[in-house]
Amino acid sequence: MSKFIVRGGKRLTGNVKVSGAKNSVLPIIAASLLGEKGASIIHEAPSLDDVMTINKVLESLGAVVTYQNETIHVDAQELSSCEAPYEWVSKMRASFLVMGPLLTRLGQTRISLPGGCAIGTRPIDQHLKGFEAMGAQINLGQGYIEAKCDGRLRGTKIYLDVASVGATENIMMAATLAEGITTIENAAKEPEIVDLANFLNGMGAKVRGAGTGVIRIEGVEKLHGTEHTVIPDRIEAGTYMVAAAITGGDVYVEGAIADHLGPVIAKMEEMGVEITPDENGVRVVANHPLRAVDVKTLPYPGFPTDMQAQMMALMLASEGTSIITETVFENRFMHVDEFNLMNAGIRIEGRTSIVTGGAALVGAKVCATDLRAGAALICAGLVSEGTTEVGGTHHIDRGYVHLAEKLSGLGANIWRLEEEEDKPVVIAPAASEEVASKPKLTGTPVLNVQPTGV
Ligand SMILES: CC(=O)N[C@H]1[C@@H](OP(=O)(O)OP(=O)(O)OC[C@H]2O[C@@H](n3ccc(=O)[nH]c3=O)[C@H](O)[C@@H]2O)O[C@H](CO)[C@@H](O)[C@@H]1O
Ligand SMILES: C=C(OP(=O)(O)O)C(=O)O
Repeated sequence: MSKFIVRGGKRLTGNVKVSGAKNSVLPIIAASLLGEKGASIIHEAPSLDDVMTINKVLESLGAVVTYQNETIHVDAQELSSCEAPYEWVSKMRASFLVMGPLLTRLGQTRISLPGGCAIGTRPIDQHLKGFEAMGAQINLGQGYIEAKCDGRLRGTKIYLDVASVGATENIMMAATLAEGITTIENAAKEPEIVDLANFLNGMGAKVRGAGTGVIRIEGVEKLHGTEHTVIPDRIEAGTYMVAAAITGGDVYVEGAIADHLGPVIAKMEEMGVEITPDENGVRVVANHPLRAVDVKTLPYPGFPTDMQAQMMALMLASEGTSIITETVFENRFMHVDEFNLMNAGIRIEGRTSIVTGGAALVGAKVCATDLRAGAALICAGLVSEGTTEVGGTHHIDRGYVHLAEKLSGLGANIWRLEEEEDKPVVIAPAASEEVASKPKLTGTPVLNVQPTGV
């Protein structure tokens, strides 16, 4: 069991560099399965647990995958299996994105059902509706989905009942090798969809309209490997913007693309944060009391659900009452109970949370209920009195590269403890106390690990 330890009270300043986008690189790695000739090279692939998981999925299918210096090399010319096992899909829902590529390339696939997760039930009916409309026969049973088609999939018009990111991606990938033209209506418009379309087009696909509500894919006979650089992670960027603002800091978020962060920037500006974008990133300055705002999560270009928890942390540090309405996922307020352990006093009413700013936050032992919840609790810890311990680090590792290192590079008092299960660790004991055991430490600042009597 490992945890992040945060001591509040430091103003963040300096430069932080954003890594490649998790939500781009995962579908792009899945898409590399479509390359029947030559390998794909994917640059700016963040070293996240999710990336390692999807690489394992590809290896289990027979692809040869190497990862070095944030570059992934995928040779999928020879595939030996069409089955994505429970072992990997249960670890990460995005593994399900191999279904479209496998079905269209091999004519059959068997994938473990992804199931729900901490933020909701997360059905996959729209993915399956798309595949069926393209001529696939789908069978469900014993925790697996089997899909097959006679010959190639057939292009057709598919209207998505919800603008699902994953369904848009899965269907788009399946359509690249289908016979004829596929049109996806009410498609998701996220920047990650555009990044995937660019990757597919680099492989020889014919995808048009990505980033709009209607995507048109003309199927081709074969695709080949390509070289691609993943876009910067807008959610990681937004998280550092919140971390800067909550501490009244002055931080340059290098690599942040302001165009991808429209609603986050708009809401933070409404709160009184000064945001200055340039061609290489975004500068965030917050040196006066912040104002309350109301936020409703929506599909892109609306306010991202993946920034909801971090925004809630920022609202806690503002003056007045803010309201957050979560419309994308049915159960994405699990972090509220954890915030309340820090004296936040947030109330939930159905799909709305009422956040009264200005409460004096106090450090506590809390747990990341999902990866954004974890990041948000750390942001709150940055301005809490005393020490906050954030457990559930496996969630945070899914989506943040070197979080403690990046924040401590900005001056935050944060580090990570890797704790062996049978050896308890005493956090910040009184000066006279002995540390119960020596934990393995990673991250900086190591100096803070000394008993300080805080
Ligand atoms: C790896 C990745 O890119 N993950 C992102 C992706 O997840 P993901 O692709 O899973 O999210 P979706 O856009 O599919 O889900 C949005 C909503 O649609 C519903 N739905 C989805 C599919 C379906 O077949 N039927 C259905 O009803 C979901 O339950 C949810 O309520 O987009 C989410 C919404 O921006 C983000 O929070 C995730 O970080
Ligand atoms: C919910 C998220 O991711 P995933 O869809 O991979 O669970 C997220 O990135 O916040």
